[in-house]
Amino acid sequence: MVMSDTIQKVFLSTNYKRGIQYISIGTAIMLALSYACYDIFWLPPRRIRHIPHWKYTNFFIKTFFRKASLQEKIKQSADIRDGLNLRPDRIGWTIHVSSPSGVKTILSKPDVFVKAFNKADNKKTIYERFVGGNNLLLSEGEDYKRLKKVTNITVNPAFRRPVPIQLFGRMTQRTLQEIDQMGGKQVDMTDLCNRLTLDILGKAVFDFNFDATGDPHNEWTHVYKSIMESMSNKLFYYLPFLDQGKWLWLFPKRYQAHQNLTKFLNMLSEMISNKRQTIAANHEEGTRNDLLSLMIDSELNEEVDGLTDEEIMENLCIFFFAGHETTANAVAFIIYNLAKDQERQEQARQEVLHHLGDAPEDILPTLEDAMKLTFINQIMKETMRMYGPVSGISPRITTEDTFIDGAFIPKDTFVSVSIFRLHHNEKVWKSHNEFIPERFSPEGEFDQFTNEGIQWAPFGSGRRQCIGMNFSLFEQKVVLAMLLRKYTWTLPEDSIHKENVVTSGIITVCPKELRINFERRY
Ligand code: HEM
Repeated sequence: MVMSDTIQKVFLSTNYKRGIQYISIGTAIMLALSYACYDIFWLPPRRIRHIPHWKYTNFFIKTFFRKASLQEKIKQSADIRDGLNLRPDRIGWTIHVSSPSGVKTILSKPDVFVKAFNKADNKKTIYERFVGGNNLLLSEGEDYKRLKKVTNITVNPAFRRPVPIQLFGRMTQRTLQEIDQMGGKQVDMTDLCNRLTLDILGKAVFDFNFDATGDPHNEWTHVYKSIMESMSNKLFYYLPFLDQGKWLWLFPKRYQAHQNLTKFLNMLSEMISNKRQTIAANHEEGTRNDLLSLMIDSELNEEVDGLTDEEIMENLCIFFFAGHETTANAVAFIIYNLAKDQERQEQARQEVLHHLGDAPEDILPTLEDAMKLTFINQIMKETMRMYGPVSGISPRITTEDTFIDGAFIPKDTFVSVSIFRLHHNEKVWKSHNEFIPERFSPEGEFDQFTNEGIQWAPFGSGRRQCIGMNFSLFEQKVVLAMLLRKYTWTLPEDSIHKENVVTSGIITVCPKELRINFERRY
C-alpha cells in the first residue's frame, strides 16, 4: 500500500511536471507565433524599418474610423520626420516622400523609380478594370515609349496648345445658365464643376456630349458618376480582395457599380468602332480634333505602330480618370478660397474686367485674353499648392538600391511623392495654411527657391509630368474668368466649410458638397 502510494506520487509529480513543461512550451510557441504575426503583418519589412513608419492599426483607425479635416491631416503631417514616411498602402508598405530634395531625387530618376502598378496582375477590381490597363499613366519601358510616341502625335494637337478654348467658354456658358436657373443660392459647386469638366472632356476626348450640365440625371452621366464614386470608396480601395467576383454578392451596390463599368466600357468600345467606320468612310484627314479620332488617325502615320482597339480604350479611360475630377476639384477649391477671401476675389475680378471689359453679357475669353490673367494664374497655383487635387503621384518601385535624403532604400521598395505634404512642408512654405497667391508673383516666395529641390508639383515633374497640364490650366482660367465677370459669391452662413474646408476623396481630393451663394452682376 505504502509502496503503491509512493509510486502514484512519483507518477503524479512526473505528470504534473510534464504538464507544466507542455504548457510552457505551448505558451512560448504561441508568443513566438504572435510576435512573428505582429512582425510580419503589423510592422513594415525589416529591410525598410529604419524609415519612420505608421503602425498598421493606427493607419486603419485613422483611415476608416476618424474623419480628420484637411487641417488636422496637415497637423499630422508635421509629425513626419525628414520628409520620409512609411505606411501601408493599397499595393503594400510604401515610402511617401515630401522633402523638396527627396521629391527631386524620385522625379528626376525615372529609370530608378519606375511605375509600380502591375497591370497584368489584377483586372478584377473596379479600379483596375477602369484604369489598370496598358495606359500612358501607368505603363513603363517599351510599352510607355510606344504610347508616348502615339500620344506625341495625338495629344499635342488635342490637349496642348492651341487648347480648345472656345469649347471651354461655350460649356461654361451653360454652367452659368444653370446657376441662374437655380436662383444662385446654395449652388453645389463640387457637383456643378464635376459636370462641367465631364462635358468638356467628353467633347475633347471623343466628341461625345455627356450633357451632364443640361441633364444631370441622364443615363451616361449617371453611369459615369457611379464609377467615379465607387473608385473613392475606402473599404474597396484599401481591401481590394473584397472588390472581386466571389465577394461581390455581399455588396449589391458594388455589384451594380461593376455592371455600370461594363456598360461604360462597352459604350467606349462601340464608339471606337463607329469612329473607325466614319473615318474610313470620309477619308478626310486633319479636320478632326478629338483625341479618339487623332488616335485612330495616328495609324496612318508610318513612324508609329498603331494602337489596338483595346489600347485605345485603356487610354481613353485614363484620360477621363486623370483629367476630369482633377480639374473639377481644382476649380471648386479656387471658388472656395475666393469665397473666403472677398478682397482677393474682387482683385481677381478687376483683372478680368480690365482685359475682357464689363459689358453686361457673357464674354468667351480667347487664348490671348487668358494668357494676360496673371493674378488669376497666381490664385490657381496657390490653390493647387494648398489643396492639390491629386494627393500623390502613382507609386513607383526602385529598380536598384538607392538613397533618398541620405536614407538607404533597397531595391524593390515602393515609393511615392506625397504632393499634399510637400505643399504643406513647414520647412519650405511660410504660413503654409494661409492662402497667399502673391507667393507666385515675380520675385515672390516661389521665385526665391533654389532648384536643388522640387517644392511645388501638383502636376508631377520630369519625364512623367502631366500631359494635360496646359489643357487644365486654360480650362480653369476660362471658367474662373467667366464666373468672376458674371457673379460675386460667398459661402452661406450655414456652410460646413465655414471654419475649415471639409474634403472627401482618396486619390483625387475635393471640397465636400461646396454650396455657394451667387449674386449676379448682370
Ligand atoms: C488640375 C488638373 C490636373 C492635375 C492636378 C493632374 C495631376 C497629374 C499628376 C500629379 C501626374 C503625374 C502622375 C505621376 O507622376 O505618377 C499626372 C499625369 C498625367 N495626367 Fe494629369 N493632372 C491634371 C489634369 C489632367 C488632364 C486634364 C489630363 C488629360 C485630359 C491629364 C492626363 C494625364 C496623363 C495622361 C498623365 C500621365 C503622363 C505620363 O506619365 O506620361 N491630367 N497628372
